[in-house]
Amino acid sequence: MFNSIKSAKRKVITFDDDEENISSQGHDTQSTAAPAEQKSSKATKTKAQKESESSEPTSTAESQEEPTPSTTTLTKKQKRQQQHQYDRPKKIANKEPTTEAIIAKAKDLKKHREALPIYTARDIIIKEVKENACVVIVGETGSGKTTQIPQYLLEAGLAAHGTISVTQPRRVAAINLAKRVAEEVGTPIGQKVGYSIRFDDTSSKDSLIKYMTDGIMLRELLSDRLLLRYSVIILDEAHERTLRTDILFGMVKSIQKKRADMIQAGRRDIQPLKIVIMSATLDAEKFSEYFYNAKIMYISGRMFPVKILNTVEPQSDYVDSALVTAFQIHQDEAPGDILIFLTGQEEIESLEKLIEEYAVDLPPTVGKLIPCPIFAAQDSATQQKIFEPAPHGTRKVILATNIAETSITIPNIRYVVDTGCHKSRGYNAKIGIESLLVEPISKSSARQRMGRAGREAPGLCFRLYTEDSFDQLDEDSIPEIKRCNLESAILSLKATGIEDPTKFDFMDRPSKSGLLKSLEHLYALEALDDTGALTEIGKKMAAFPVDPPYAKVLLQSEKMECTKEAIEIISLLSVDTIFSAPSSKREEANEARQKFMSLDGDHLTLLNTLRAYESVKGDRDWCRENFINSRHMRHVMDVRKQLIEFCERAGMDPRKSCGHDLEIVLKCFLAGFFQNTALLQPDSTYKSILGGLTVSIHPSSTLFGKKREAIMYNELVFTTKHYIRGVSALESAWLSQAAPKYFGNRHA
Ligand SMILES: Nc1ncnc2c1ncn2[C@@H]1O[C@H](COP(=O)(O)OP(=O)(O)OP(=O)(O)O)[C@@H](O)[C@H]1O
Repeated sequence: MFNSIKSAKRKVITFDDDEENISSQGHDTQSTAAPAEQKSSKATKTKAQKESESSEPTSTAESQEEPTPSTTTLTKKQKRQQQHQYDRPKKIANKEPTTEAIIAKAKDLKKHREALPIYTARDIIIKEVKENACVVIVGETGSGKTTQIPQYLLEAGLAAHGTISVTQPRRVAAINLAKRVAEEVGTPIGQKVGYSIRFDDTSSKDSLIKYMTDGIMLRELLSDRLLLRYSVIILDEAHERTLRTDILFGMVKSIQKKRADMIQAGRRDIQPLKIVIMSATLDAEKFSEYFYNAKIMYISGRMFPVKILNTVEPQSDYVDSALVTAFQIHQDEAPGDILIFLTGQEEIESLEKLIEEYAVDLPPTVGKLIPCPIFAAQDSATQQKIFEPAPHGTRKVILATNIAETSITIPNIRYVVDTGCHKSRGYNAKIGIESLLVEPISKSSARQRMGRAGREAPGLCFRLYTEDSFDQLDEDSIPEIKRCNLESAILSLKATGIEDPTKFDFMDRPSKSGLLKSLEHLYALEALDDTGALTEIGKKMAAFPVDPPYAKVLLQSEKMECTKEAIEIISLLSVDTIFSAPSSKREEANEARQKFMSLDGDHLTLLNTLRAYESVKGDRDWCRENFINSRHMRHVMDVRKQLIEFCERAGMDPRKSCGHDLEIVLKCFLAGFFQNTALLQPDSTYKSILGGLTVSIHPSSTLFGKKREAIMYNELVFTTKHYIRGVSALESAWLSQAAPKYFGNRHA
């Protein structure tokens, strides 16, 4: 089948073409495939994965946006042409549409709106929301919940006393839903319909519908404890059960009660708050019970059917299988773009390179296949690229993590390739270690992924696992609150007046040990006092849009007079890596990096790189020559700008610099990261001070293979072993100075 594809990849994947396997109306009761075999996929890595975990010094994220020569046979010119062709539609898309064009588009979309399955339930939805304080709405993916319900409520006058807010777990969804709904409403984005995500707020005081991330809503709670600017809060994708959404459940529930009590007590200036919970899973009873036995409404049907195809055999290497399937689709199937779900940035970037490599050998009669990556570490502007149309005669293949799994409609996607895996974050509260493991997805995720193929036309979903495997998947994944670090959440709760987070009305209670561990760490960071009350430092920390240890570093930097450097390093750490290291050029990339290398480790190496980048004014050629990812650097500069503004608002001087005395910067970071420290052992390994774990410096670190008496790190993640990233050298004497409370009763 793949005559034109290199012989090593001449392989065909057989899918189970079961006609009955079409999911369209009502819920997906199919017995589709599941990755039981992919439980073992932790052990079966692709070549690219193995390479990235090899002990050679390499960056963890090998992203490269410029036409960096690689192992492919594409010439630089060909790559540039690809890049150019792909960039072209953006200019068109960026043109501001005229008012007439906006109105005409809204008229056009009206027909589409009325054809959505949810339209027949419009009146009853309005009636139920008007009559009830809380409503749970369950609808199949694509039925129209997220785009239509806010508009129905707006049309019914429910925005008369406040904005209708719709929370989303992901910023890419918040942006694109707002854009779409603004089009349907017929006003430019930022007027009637806006969005608000961290570092980007297009909403205005006139916005009647506002899409926002759940994190932004939590932040708004700090300044508006009763969320008085909102009349309706729609918590979307409730089934995802992210940590923030779970916290919001409890917060909005108590706010609704407080507002009702105030009204009862005669406060005529207060309006009631309506809560709508939207979920794509049938298991809505739990939400209903939690929200005082709220009414559940089921909306059946979706726009278009999606046919599910499972592999007949388990696949041992899903990246390889995804590659083959993408080319099978490209050669055999009708036009339409492809969306492949993978587990993370490295996997995405290695598949991107493979697709580019093999696409060169496609016969001239077959159009180009253009890979287009999307993952969380990208900045929003880069993420938006997946929504741009592919040039005529070509096919786009989007390589995504589960960031593209829910809520979004990517135009022209007809084919979904589901590897059945994702990276799942776990947290061991006892020792305070996070883990990031490739694991099988849940059935509910598999359905969401499939749903991306049937948004604009009938689609096909290729599951790279067997039907039996699907049957063995869990129905839903475990709520994040039960498996992640709770510090940020607890700080938010405390800052919004919840004095005892252990008594908070959680829908699913986190483990007691997890809660206590977080409280203990916040106390060590001086965010809480001996009685567990929020300190002044804690209040300030909660207002920063970064995790508590970073917020502590920023506050400490004021005392140590190195705020400029602290802001810069935190911005640099906000992307996965600023370095690019294509596998074919690893040696050259490492050599280039030596120029910026600080013997003290990664923090100061990053700072040196930023200084050099600024000295050439971010020149792209310089970035390419020095294997710096200029796209990520631009994002770093953007975050820096935002952090400067935050510091100014907090009354700090963001320009305060320690000059050449950079040791002070490391001491400053230690004030936030004293728990992330390890000491060199006689056998040359490092043992973490917290938990006594043997930890390994990640190959991407400048201190990889080096011995220092004590080290500090930003991240400790268990993948194949306990890896630490963002590592710098310390003197052990600094430890007790950095956190006397913490090290007082421990041996440092
Ligand atoms: N940005 C967009 N471009 C084109 N069509 C869109 C866009 N957003 C939504 N649609 C259309 O509207 C339909 C309903 O989308 P909506 O997001 O409201 O569904 P949903 O029920 O909330 O799905 P999900 O559970 O996946 O979020 C889609 O199937 C698609 O046809």
